[in-house]
Amino acid sequence: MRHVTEQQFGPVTQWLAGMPKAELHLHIDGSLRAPRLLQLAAKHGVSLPYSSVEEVEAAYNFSDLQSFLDLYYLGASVLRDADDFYLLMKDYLEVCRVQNIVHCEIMVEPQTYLPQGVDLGVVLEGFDRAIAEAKSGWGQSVGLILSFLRHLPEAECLEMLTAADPYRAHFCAIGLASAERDFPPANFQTLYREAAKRGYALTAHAGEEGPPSFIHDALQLLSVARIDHGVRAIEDEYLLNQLAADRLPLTVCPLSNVRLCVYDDMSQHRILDLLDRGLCVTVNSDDPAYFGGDLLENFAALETDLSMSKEQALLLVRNSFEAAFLQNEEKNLLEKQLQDYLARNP
Ligand SMILES: Nc1ncnc2[nH]cnc12
Ligand SMILES: [Zn+2]
Repeated sequence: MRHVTEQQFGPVTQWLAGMPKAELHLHIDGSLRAPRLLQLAAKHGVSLPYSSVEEVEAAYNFSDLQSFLDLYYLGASVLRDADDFYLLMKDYLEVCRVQNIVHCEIMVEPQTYLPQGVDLGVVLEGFDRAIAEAKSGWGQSVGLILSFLRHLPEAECLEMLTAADPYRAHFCAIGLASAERDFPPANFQTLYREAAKRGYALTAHAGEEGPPSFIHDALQLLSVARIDHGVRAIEDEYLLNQLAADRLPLTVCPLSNVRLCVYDDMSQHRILDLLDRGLCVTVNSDDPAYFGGDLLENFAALETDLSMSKEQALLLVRNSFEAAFLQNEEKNLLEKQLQDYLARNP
């Protein structure tokens, strides 16, 4: 697997490297890298079909979303105790520190751990420890998104929503992930109504593999304030105009879209067209351990393959501040950090 190093970055990405940024679409299980995966599998005696980092990474060759999800859930099955979740979160927050991702919103999927008998309290105990260290260590800002698995029945999602009630303060929002095509937003209307009653902000994956009508339905039936992916909006002119007029954010994940064959290659990606049409699109890494790059590598791909300009890059960063599930005062602080950086690095 190729990891772009800083020396290989073009001038726009080098400028972005030190810039304060936000990442809004990151599955914490998707940040579990091969060495940590193998370490935890050995610790818990979980047998996996690979025994070296090279073998793990050779398996990351996907034909669609489902072929990825099969490996993703297998990988997450090695996470068993609070120390594992601590290490998982610590590893990702270290990436935030190195890449100047000053604010991140992280999807946590507790239903993934239920087959292993792991309770949400154990998960959050580990995450809390890592987040507290990053906050006190370098002022990291973190939001957690309680993300549901749409291949499971809505009744099970509702049970998890209730089980999460004692931990309500840990989460800023709910989300909806996993296999999209056969599991439309319409199936989850009660879940979203119940989450809204509890005061969660609302987001959902839509229009990644699923049709533009799923984006429309996530907006109309689930009342989401943000769409994860949403790239297939490009197929529906009316929807595009609506998303632009409402500044309804899309958390786009370029490397993910290529690795999961939504696009044949990065030159086909339409993110900059969406940006130029006035949509509030943002750049994110989705599952960086599986898709060959963190946030900065996603920006680097846009520079290399789509000739992203400095102006476009800055707009993408500002969009992520606008789209964050933060109070206005917190967004103003992010903008202030950005202004300070731009004064030093015009
Ligand atoms: N790209 C993706 N789409 C849907 N569910 C996911 N879970 C982790 N990554 C995902
Ligand atoms: Zn995702």
